[in-house]
Amino acid sequence: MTQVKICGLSEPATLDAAVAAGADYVGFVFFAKSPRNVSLEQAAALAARVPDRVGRVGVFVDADEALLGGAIHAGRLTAIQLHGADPAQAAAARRRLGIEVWAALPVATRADIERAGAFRGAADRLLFDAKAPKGADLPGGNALRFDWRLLDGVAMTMPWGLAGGLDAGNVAEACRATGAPLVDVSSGVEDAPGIKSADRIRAFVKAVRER
Ligand SMILES: O=C(O)c1ccccc1N[C@@H]1O[C@H](COP(=O)(O)O)[C@@H](O)[C@H]1O
Repeated sequence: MTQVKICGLSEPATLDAAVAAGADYVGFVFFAKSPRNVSLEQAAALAARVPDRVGRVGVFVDADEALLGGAIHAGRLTAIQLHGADPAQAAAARRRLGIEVWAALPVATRADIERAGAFRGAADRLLFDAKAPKGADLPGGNALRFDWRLLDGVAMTMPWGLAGGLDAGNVAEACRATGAPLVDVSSGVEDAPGIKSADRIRAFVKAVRER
């Protein structure tokens, strides 16, 4: 079964909606520039509402060790999703923190996909996400998708997931086209940047489950 991660949750009501809809993972963003950023206090309050069967993923951009450690504790995180990390940084974080590491791999060309092999043994999961345009404030969470055909014929040698510009209207096609074992969404279940919609979350999970 395709796993679903609903990312960028910052309010109890939409977090509860994601859990009730059957999300496998919920994500909390720890990046001050993001409209989805949560404080450690918010993360702790949100995480307390999440049953153990649902994974809790913290999203970080070039984060320092103090933030990572504080967030793992406050958010009862089961994994950290690193944006901007190279394989050596991912491996070092994994070793030091003893937590599952997801490495976000920004994709625009086939050459980007070919970087995937370097993360084998360094991260626990790769997340293929659309490369942000030059000068963008955020490396992810931009509602942009990449050309899924770039994944055609790629032999995946480690767990992976698909992110970037997914929504209830395109996720079934994305699953069919790529065979992704996990899909990850943030903007596509929002009414506006940072404002999650319980209806859109339910529609997204339903679209994945009923495809
Ligand atoms: O969502 C954010 O604000 C964010 C900030 C910094 C790094 C990553 C971020 N989001 C992640 O980007 C992908 C794709 O998001 P979208 O569905 O295209 O909006 C996803 O993994 C988010 O968790």
